[in-house]
Amino acid sequence: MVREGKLHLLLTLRSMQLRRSPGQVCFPGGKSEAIDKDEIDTALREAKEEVGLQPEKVEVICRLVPGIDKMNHLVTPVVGFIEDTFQATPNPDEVSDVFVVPLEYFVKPLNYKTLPYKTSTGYLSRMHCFIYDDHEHKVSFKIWGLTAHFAVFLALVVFRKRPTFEVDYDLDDLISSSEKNFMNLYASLYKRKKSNL
Ligand SMILES: CCCCCC(=O)SCCNC(=O)CCNC(=O)[C@H](O)C(C)(C)COP(=O)(O)OP(=O)(O)OC[C@H]1O[C@@H](n2cnc3c(N)ncnc32)[C@H](O)[C@@H]1OP(=O)(O)O
Repeated sequence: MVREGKLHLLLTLRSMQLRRSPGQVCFPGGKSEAIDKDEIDTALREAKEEVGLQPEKVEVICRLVPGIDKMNHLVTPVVGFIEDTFQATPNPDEVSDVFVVPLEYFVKPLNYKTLPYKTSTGYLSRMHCFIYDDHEHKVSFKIWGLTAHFAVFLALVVFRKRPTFEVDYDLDDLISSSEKNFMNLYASLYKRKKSNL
C-alpha cells in the first residue's frame, strides 16, 4: 500500500496461541487447500481469514521466487497492492496485531543485524533481523527469518539500490541470482530426502 507517498508492507504478529512460530512476525498466508486453484488463491483466502482482506480489494502484482521455512515447507510469496484505506480485522485465533512498515526500511534499516543460518540439511546462508519501531503505536517489532528474507528481496526488486547491509545476491542480476540461491537450497534438501529413502 502507499501511505504518505511511500510503499509500505502489511505484516502480522502471530498469536501466542499458535502451535507454530507463536509471537513471530509474518505475512498473511498459510497452507494451500484443495479448493485453491493456485498460490494466488491460497494467499487471498488466507489474507481474508487472517486479517479480513477481501480478495477483490487486492490487485495481484506477481509471485516471487519461493523460500523454504524451517520445517522445510516450500513458501511462495504473492505480492499484491491494496488501498491505504484498508482496515484490518485480525482473526484473534491467528493474529494478535497488524502493522505496516515502509518497504524502504528493508534496504535502509535503522536497527539491523545479520545472523549466520544453517538449514537442517547443512546449507549455509544468512538471516536478516530488523527491529522496527512503530512510533505512532509505540511498539517495536522484530522481523527476521523467512519474513525478512522476502521483505528484503521485494525491496531490492522495487528500489534497485544497494542495501546498507550485505546480501547473498548479485545485485546486477538479482532475479537469476535469487533463483540460483533457491535452487541450491532446494537441491540440498532434495539430496537429503533421497538419501533417506
Ligand atoms: C532465511 C530462512 C530462515 C528460516 C527460519 C525462519 O523463518 S525463522 C522464523 C522467523 N519467522 C518467520 O519468518 C515466520 C515464517 N512463517 C510464516 O511466514 C508462516 O508460518 C507461513 C506463511 C509459512 C505459514 O503460515 P501459517 O503457519 O499461518 O499456516 P497455516 O496456519 O495454514 O498452517 C497450517 C499447517 O500447515 C503447515 N504449513 C504451512 N505452510 C505450509 C507449506 N507451505 N507447505 C506445507 N505445510 C505448510 C503449517 O506448518 C501447519 O502445520 P501444523 O498444523 O502441523 O502446525
